[in-house]
Amino acid sequence: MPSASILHPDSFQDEAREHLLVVDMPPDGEGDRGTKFRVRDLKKVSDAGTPILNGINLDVPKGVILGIIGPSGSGKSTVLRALNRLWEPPSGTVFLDGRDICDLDVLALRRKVGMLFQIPVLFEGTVADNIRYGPQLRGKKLSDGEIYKLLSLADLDSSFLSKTSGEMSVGQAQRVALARTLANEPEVLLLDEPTSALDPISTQNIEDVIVKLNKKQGMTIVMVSHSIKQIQRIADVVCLLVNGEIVEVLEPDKLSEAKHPMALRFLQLSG
Ligand SMILES: Nc1ncnc2c1ncn2[C@@H]1O[C@H](COP(=O)(O)OP(=O)(O)OP(=O)(O)O)[C@@H](O)[C@H]1O
Repeated sequence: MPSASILHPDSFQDEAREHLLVVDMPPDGEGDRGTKFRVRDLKKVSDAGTPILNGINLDVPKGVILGIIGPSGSGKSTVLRALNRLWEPPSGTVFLDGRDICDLDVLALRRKVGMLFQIPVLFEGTVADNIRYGPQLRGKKLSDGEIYKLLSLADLDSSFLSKTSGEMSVGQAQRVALARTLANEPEVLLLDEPTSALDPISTQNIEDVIVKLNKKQGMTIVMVSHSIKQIQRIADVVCLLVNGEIVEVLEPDKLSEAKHPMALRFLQLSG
């Protein structure tokens, strides 16, 4: 059976514990899928000297949906943003497919590792302009057919092509932002609470798209969410972050087995 591991912080120093922290993934029939991201000893301290990340060690297996949950201010977005160099750690390393991401061209990295934020930000112009933008930067002109396909991947129909951002709801704009990210043919999607500003129907649309990209294209997805129910609906593995540390790594249906007191309190209050 294929297995994949997500490392607990201490296991970097104490390899002997590693076997305790292996999370068996559902069989996919393709053997060991390998590791997409390897994060080692990631630390961050605020200007005032307060620890923000306290030595994050994490392996993200290829082709999984990893959920990151935890109390506000625990460092979830900071971890996510380190994965495509929206900030660069003074201490620690992030490897993508075995390569230190600081050795990669930053634009090439961000094409491979697309990111979606809580509030969609669209460029001026039409939906088509937005979707064409990324490929154009690398000299590729998308055909109308390719744009339709991207729109349909993001669950939008062709009537959106000529719309501008002012003409769309937040949910529709988020799907356009997703189509624009997909135009870069990313291997990984980083999602920072992508549905927190959306109504339940738009949320479900986005969730469906995320699951489809993962199941049909094998895309690796790392998603921060405040909604435990959402994480349970779509993630394969869940990391619980408290005060800049990963305190639990669990399968979604085993979250109630969390032992860390703060994690337990967070889970209980989140219902
Ligand atoms: N640019 C920054 N300068 C200083 N402190 C920062 C900066 N960005 C974030 N922080 C601090 O780092 C900590 C972690 O922030 P982060 O946004 O990663 O948390 P989070 O878990 O994503 O929170 P939330 O769930 O509220 O979005 C917080 O205490 C925050 O105040």
